[in-house]
Amino acid sequence: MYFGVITLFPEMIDAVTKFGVTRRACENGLIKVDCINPRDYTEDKFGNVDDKPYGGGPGMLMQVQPLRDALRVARSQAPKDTKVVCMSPQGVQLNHSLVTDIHSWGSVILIAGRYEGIDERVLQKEVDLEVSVGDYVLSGGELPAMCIIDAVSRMVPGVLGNIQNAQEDSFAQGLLHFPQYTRPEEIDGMRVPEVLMSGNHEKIRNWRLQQCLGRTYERRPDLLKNRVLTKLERKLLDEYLQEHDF
Ligand SMILES: c1cc(-c2cnc[nH]2)ccn1
Repeated sequence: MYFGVITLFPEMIDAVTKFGVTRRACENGLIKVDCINPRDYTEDKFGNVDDKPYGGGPGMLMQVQPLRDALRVARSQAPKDTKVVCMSPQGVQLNHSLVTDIHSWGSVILIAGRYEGIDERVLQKEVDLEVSVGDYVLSGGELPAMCIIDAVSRMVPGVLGNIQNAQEDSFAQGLLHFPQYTRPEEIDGMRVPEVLMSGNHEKIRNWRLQQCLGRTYERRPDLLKNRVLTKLERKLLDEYLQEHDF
């Protein structure tokens, strides 16, 4: 999987290339992350990449020319026809389905804007998709870009090793994850649920599915709205709701 990142702060991207499973993925050649800095492509002798917004208003905007030229370099380094995604609060919400789509592309160029945003003409002419990681404004697009790099990389075969993370399974099913416990069995008067120490794998599987369904019902009912429950799922959820006095 190829990631090209257009960013004024390439050092920030070290957070994914120099730590954890994504670092190992880079070292193993399973993913490649290239950073291209628009400041290296300014035609302005002062190295400016931003300017005031027409029509007035606070802050500065990233100008077309440095971004367009940085994108040209990024495209030259990326596989042919790599899609361009701009990280933006005006974008579509990132979710498991979109992460899966981006993984299926095999490569992506991510624009991590700074300042108050980027000139609309870049979005019109160069960008295939705007993506948001939530309804809030950040100081730049680098953290959202790294969310995409991390989430998409985890889908690349070999990145998670041969232990498929159950976290993936639950979100793949459109449910929140079940609660997890590790040693000790009891701490501060709180015990691990007995079923998890029963050794009964069917009971454990059903308990976990019930917890996924119950938690999703409580915290993200929107995820259940369009979900057709199986008979077992309906039974488990009804039990959960009774036990929790819903
Ligand atoms: C994606 C990008 C952003 C963002 C980019 N620049 C300021 N905020 C916020 C949320 N999701």
